[in-house]
Amino acid sequence: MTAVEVENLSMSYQAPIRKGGLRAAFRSLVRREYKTVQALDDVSFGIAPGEVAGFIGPNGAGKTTTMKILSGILHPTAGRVQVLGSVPWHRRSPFLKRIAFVRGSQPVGGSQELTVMDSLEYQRLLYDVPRPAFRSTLAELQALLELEPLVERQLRALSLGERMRVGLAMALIYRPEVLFLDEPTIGLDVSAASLIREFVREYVEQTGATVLLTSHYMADVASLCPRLILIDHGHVQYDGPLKELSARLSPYKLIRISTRDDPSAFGEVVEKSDGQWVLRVPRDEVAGTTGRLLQALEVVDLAVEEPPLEKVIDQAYREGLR
Ligand SMILES: Nc1ncnc2c1ncn2[C@@H]1O[C@H](COP(=O)(O)OP(=O)(O)OP(=O)(O)O)[C@@H](O)[C@H]1O
Repeated sequence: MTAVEVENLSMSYQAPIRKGGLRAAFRSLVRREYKTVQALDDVSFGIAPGEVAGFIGPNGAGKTTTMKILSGILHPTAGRVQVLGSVPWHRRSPFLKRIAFVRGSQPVGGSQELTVMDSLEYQRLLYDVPRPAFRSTLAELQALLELEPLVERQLRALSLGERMRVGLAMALIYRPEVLFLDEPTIGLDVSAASLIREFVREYVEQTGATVLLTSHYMADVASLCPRLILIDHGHVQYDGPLKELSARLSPYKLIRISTRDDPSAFGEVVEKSDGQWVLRVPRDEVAGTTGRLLQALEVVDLAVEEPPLEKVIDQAYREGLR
């Protein structure tokens, strides 16, 4: 059983174009010209119930387009999609009550004059949430998202971080089983982003929800997503464990050691400060080198690390996957 099933999905947009200048502007009023933009080209993947998958790729790769299709906002040009056994773009009400699509760039829609509590009440009516369930879910969300001080405030008076917390509460008040989270931490400071991450983790643990998450912040991906789907120019470039991507792209690991001796004979020194060293060592030599280091030097502390995820992903974007 898969919660999300995507087969040979393609999507092209007709984007209006016109040359610069006044004359071209007038001409475009009479006859518009369009260019086809292939946003997705033969994309396939599946997500199991309860799985949290990171969906990453450079700007314009096709992530938001995919999420819009999966949540029923867009109709694709070709392909087959099933989310919880339904075709999303049929937009059947029972289906829409089981999923949520939250965008960090616009977390709360609707009337900005309403208070947070009124907006949550509105969601309760819209999604037909029984009052007792509403009350208990609200209590949980209030605690996890620190909503207490916000409930009487108008939506338009919320800061970016507060809007995201409220946006998540509005999307989750009906306890959806599948979450599409598009850049949930965009623009947030370090502690606000970490609160959101912690919240997503708790929600998944408590409810067993399935999550597809896009983010340009590798901290989100590294801490939440054991699995990564990497998309570029509308094609899936990689789909598998986060760890394997590092192994595939970087033939090295890092040995971080604390010693008063000089370990530079054991590997390439990439960092050095105050008795702390970081050595770059070929993956298949890590065990041997570690053993020799411990024998030859007076080592206070030693840890073997994967290269930073930012570097691995940057390399994947720039050079592609071999
Ligand atoms: N409404 C639209 N009309 C025309 N082209 C569009 C439209 N929406 C998206 N595109 C194009 O489709 C491609 C994929 O866009 P999409 O927004 O899915 O990328 P993304 O991976 O979410 O990017 P980002 O990380 O910048 O948010 C881009 O080339 C984009 O310009």
